[in-house]
Parts: sequence; structure tokens; C-alpha cells
Amino acid sequence: MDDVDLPYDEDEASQQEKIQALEDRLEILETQNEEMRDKLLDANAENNKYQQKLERLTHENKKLKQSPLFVATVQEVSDEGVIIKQHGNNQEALTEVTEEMREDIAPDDRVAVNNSLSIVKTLSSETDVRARVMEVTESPEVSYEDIGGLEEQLQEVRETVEMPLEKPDMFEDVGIDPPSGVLLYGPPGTGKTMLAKAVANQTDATFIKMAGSELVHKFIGEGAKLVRDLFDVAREHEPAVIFIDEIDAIAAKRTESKTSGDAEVQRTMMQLLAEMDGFEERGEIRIIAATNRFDMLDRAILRPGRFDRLIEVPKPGEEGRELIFQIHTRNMNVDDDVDFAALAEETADASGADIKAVCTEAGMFAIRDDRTEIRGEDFQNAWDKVQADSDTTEDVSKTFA
Ligand SMILES: Nc1ncnc2c1ncn2[C@@H]1O[C@H](COP(=O)(O)OP(=O)(O)OP(=O)(O)O)[C@@H](O)[C@H]1O
Repeated sequence: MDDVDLPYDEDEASQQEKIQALEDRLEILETQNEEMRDKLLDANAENNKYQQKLERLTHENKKLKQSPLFVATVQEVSDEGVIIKQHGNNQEALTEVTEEMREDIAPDDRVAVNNSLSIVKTLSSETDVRARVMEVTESPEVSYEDIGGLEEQLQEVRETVEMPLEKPDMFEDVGIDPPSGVLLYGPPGTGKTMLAKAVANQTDATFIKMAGSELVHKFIGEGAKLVRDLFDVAREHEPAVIFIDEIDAIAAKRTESKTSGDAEVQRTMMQLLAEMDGFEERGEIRIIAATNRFDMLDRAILRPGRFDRLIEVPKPGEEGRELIFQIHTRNMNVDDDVDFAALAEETADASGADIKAVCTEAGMFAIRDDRTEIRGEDFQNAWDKVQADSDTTEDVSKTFA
């Protein structure tokens, strides 16, 4: 009791006064106690609030690190941070990375960034992108005998692509440069890809195919780099035939609009032209491009030294159609009553791809009927079906146009 400060004078206060003073002190202490309890309750409530906020932020933080993340390409790594270019809008941004991550990051790497553009992780290397966008075939299985009704076109492709690969000395001796690039143009499914594959097969060249639309739509922001990669891959695989399908996607006439998408397409095309122009010693690499939209092409790509040999690949004529029927039924069990000449007459306007579809469908009709031999009527039904299917596709594309 020594350390307690009593509210009265021990020697002088009467008993009554002592009781009164103690009662007063008790009252004060009770009030103080009450106040403290209130404060404690407030503090507890506050604590609860902060606890909830902490949980919310932890959750949000976790979410930020998860999807959706955006893809960007590293442009530059410097002391000031990392400059990235976002895919999609092509905008550049300066962002920070942790010390550990900085060591793993180099220009041209693909990275995933979150909403605030912080690099969250690095993505798989570009070889994966190359593999996804380029089809590389050591020796495609298409030969000249598999192509029906394109004798003139075949002849021209052989002269312009096959000869320079097989007899480069002849061009040197004569003193002329072989054509740089060959452009095949015509409706879909007429055998443009087949021609390119067949010539690669004939010359034992590696066939490297890249689709223009994929370059600019699927790998936005990487088009120019992929074009560079395409030529690198070709150099690694010489002799090689580079086939760029749907070239109109990267070489369409310039439009008035100046959207970033257009700028990206422009950059991709400039890179392609630069590769072709700077390709003095092209060695054993030939370039073939194809398009269904010749009218849309930017004339810059048709200048001498670029795609300077134009070959039209039209739909087959009647004779061509008969040949294509024969080619695609070579391994089929066809009844003797099937008259391909009559079928060729009837299937006016069909492309090679349509005829292939008719042959496959005819086989399906026989199977459905539990037969192993394909009859004339199966081909008839198949032609009706292929026509009906293509009408539906046209309607659908009109609807979504
Ligand atoms: N002239 C042809 N002779 C034989 N088969 C053909 C012919 N044309 C097309 N085909 C068949 O159609 C398929 C598609 O043809 P291919 O891919 O070469 O056409 P394409 O002109 O490149 O078409 P796209 O412009 O749509 O890319 C071929 O795999 C082949 O089976």
C-alpha cells in the first residue's frame, strides 16, 4: 500500500473525511475505467477495419499478379528501368523491375505485364513464336504430278524458282539475275500453295510457309521481327523456298487512316521489302508469295527486284477439272460407271479445292450406304452438298461482314 497516493492526510483527516475522499477517488477511477473501455472498444473496431482492408488488398494484389496480364516486348534495359512496347496498342512505357528479374531480361524478350505495366514474368522464348507462325517442312510431299490443269503456271514457276536453285551458274553465265520473287495470284483453293510446295520438293529445298494475316493479326507488334526471323530461318535451312501466303495482309495499299494497326502493318511490309532489297547474295533462297486479292496490293511490292514475276493461277477449265478429279481419285475405289468428263462439265466454277472436297464427300456417301465402291451418284450427291455448303458459308460470311 506504500506506493498508493492517498487522497487525504493520514494524520489529520477524520474518518468521515477519509471515507468521502476515497469515495470521490473511486468515482473518478470508475469514470476513467469507463473511458478506457470505450477507447479499447474503438481500437478493436478500428483494428477490425484495418484487418478487413488488409485482406482486401492482399486479395487484390494476388489478383493483379494473376490473369489477365498483357503481353509486351522488351525494347531496352537501362539503369533508369526497362522500356517495353505493349502488343496491341504498340505504346512504349518505362517500367521498373526487381533486381533479380532485371538479370533475366534482355531486349526482344516477351514479357507479361499487369494493369500498372509492371513486369510480372518473362514468357517463353521466341523460338516458340517462330514455331507457331512458321510452317517448316524439310521436303513437302507434293509433286508436280499431283497438280492438275496448271501446265503453263507450273512451267513458269519451274523457270523462275527451280532453275535458279538448280542451275545458278547458268544465270551467271548468261549474265542475267533470276527473278527475285514470284507472286501467285488467283481465287482461293486453286493450287497456289501446292505449286510452291511442289517446287520445294523437286529441288530438295526446305519449305517455309508464313501467313501474312497471322503476322499482323496474331502476333501484333512482332511482325517486323518475325519477317527478320523468317529470312534467318531460311538462311539456316538453305536451299529454301519461302512461301508467304495472304501477302495482301501485309502489303495492302496504304489507306488514309493512321491507326496504330496500320502503322504496324506498314512496318512489317517495310521490313519485308528491306529483306528483299538487301538480299543481294540471296544464295539458295527463293521467295514465293500468294494472294487472292491482287487488286488490294501496294504496287511498291511489285517493283523490279521485288515480286517482279506475276503468275495468275485461275480456277481450272473443264479439262483441268477432269484431271483434278482423276488425281484425287487415284487411291479411291471408283466404280467403272463414273464419268469424270461429264462431272468436269457439270462442276463449272469449281476450284481444285472444291473438287477435292467432292471426292472426299463422295467417299463418305458410299460409306454411309455401307459400300466400299464409289458410284456416279455419290459424286452427284457430293457435288450438291459441296455447293450447298459453300452457299451457307457465303451467307454466314455476309451476315458477319
Ligand atoms: N490444280 C489442282 N490440282 C490438284 N489439286 C488441287 C488443285 N488446286 C487445289 N487443289 C486441292 O485443293 C487443296 C487446296 O489448294 P491450295 O492450298 O494449294 O490452294 P491455294 O490456292 O493456296 O488456296 P488459298 O488461296 O485458299 O490458300 C490442295 O491441297 C489440293 O488438294
